[in-house]
Amino acid sequence: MLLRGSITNIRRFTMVSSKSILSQFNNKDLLQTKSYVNGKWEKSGDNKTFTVKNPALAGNDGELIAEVISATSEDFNNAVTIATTAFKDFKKTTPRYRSDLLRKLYDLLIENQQDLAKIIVLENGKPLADALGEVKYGASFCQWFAEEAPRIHGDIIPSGIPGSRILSIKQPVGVCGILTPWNFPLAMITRKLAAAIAAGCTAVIKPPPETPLASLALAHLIQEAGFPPGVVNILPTDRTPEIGKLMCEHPLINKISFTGSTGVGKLLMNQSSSTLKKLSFELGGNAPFIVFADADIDKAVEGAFAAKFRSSGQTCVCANRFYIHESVYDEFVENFVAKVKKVVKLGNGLDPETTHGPLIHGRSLKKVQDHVKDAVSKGATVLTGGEARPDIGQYFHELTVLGGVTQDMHIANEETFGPVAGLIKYKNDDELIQFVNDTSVGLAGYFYTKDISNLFKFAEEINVGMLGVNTGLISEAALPFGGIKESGFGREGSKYGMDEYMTIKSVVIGGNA
Ligand SMILES: NC(=O)c1ccc[n+]([C@@H]2O[C@H](COP(=O)([O-])OP(=O)(O)OC[C@H]3O[C@@H](n4cnc5c(N)ncnc54)[C@H](O)[C@@H]3O)[C@@H](O)[C@H]2O)c1
Ligand SMILES: O=CCCC(=O)O
Repeated sequence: MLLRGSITNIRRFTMVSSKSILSQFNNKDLLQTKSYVNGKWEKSGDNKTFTVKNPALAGNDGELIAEVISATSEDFNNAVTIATTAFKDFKKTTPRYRSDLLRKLYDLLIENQQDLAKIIVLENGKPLADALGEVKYGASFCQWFAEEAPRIHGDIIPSGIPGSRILSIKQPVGVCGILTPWNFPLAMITRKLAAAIAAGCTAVIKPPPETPLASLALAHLIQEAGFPPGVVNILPTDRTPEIGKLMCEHPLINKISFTGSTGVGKLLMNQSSSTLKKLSFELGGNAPFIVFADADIDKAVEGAFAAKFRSSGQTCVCANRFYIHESVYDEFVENFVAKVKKVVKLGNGLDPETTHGPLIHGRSLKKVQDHVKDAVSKGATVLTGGEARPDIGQYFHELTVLGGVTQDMHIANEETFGPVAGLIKYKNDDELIQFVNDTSVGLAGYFYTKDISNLFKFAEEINVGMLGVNTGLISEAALPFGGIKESGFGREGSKYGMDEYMTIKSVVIGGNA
């Protein structure tokens, strides 16, 4: 049944998780269940809905969070037409105007951070502190691109033709199709959208079916911030493959930005070939984490914990395989396992004591279990964890450390996207580089060393888009975020992020002799 009034929505939203959550919301208008199109809330063309569930409560009473409309192909076609019309005026707005819109949105995100974080906890499962971190991270892209918008500069280029000058100007690419994943329900949208808006583009956004509520809360704040109708359109749907194809093939969409798996990225790239769209894809990784013989082991342990277990291992930059020099292997293992045993409390993200939440769905849990099983069958040892925790909830898995991992195990070759650290002992630099680069993807990597000569040698040798040296946390708005190889292309955030949403036009002016 389609829910119509916002009051009904709020009751529905909270009734099923816990009554106390309702009383904690300061801004109940954040709870929306319809599409945001042309500045208005719209139902689905065929009245269908889908349910959003709390992964921490999977299979229990109270797992249902909300019933959200499922936008149809016709709804998306309509939104694209609206975004195309809105683009005609929006592309002519001044960068300062767009900067002010983004600044206002930043302020509203920060003002509403507590409520937004609770929405993220409910639909994604991450602990409240992580969700608060995500809201600030997401808001920081609005702040960053508010600052970048007024600095879009072209060039005047000397020409080889006498009397000519070349002028290059940067222009917004047009209507952007934005497809985002569930692991950062808010920040993966703002990282793309804020750059698009700063450039003068309009957008049609398909949030993931697992976590549409944060995106609809964002839509409400976009409305509050005074964005012109039609500039940002956000449509929840569970018809993912159908809508993904529609967006990639749509002749009025000029750009697709996607974050998700490499497999889906390849499909979307194929689908986009018929219209040769501008693309930026941020896909899967298989991040190595290296501990050199001279590393500060205490700091490496802290960094490894952060790089591996943030969001229970469900970020694209999470460390996936650990290479530890044989001379420090035992010391690192002892300290790392002790740290995991000491700090972890699995549970519902709204419980202040919870340090780690569930996996997002059964498929993710199964992949984690398969990787553990495969590694153990090939000789790895479970040093801590190793088991699913159905006693806590259907999708919970212990933070797990495996010792004696080797290159032939699945965990060394494919992204687990879950809370398992596989530790590999290496002997020398040549072997290390061969292991580290023996993968089809290249998103992030990490290493710990005190030797400055290691820094340049390995920063240049390791085939990834982003490296953390003596740190396990790299993400921020200033970082050019993106990968190489099958981890995708394009950079988000940073001074380069807006280039993904602009084209360069060259104007040759003759008669200047
Ligand atoms: N890079 C990232 O931040 C990121 C985020 C989520 C998942 N992943 C990867 O995905 C794997 C599993 O997660 P998943 O099962 O949700 O991944 P997935 O690739 O199936 O989905 C990722 C996102 O793509 C969307 N999607 C899926 N099929 C699509 C299609 N045909 N057209 C358009 N969009 C489509 C999904 O709604 C989701 O939001 C993980 O192991 C990880 O490798 C990566
Ligand atoms: O998972 C993808 C994004 C992770 C991050 O921005 O740190």
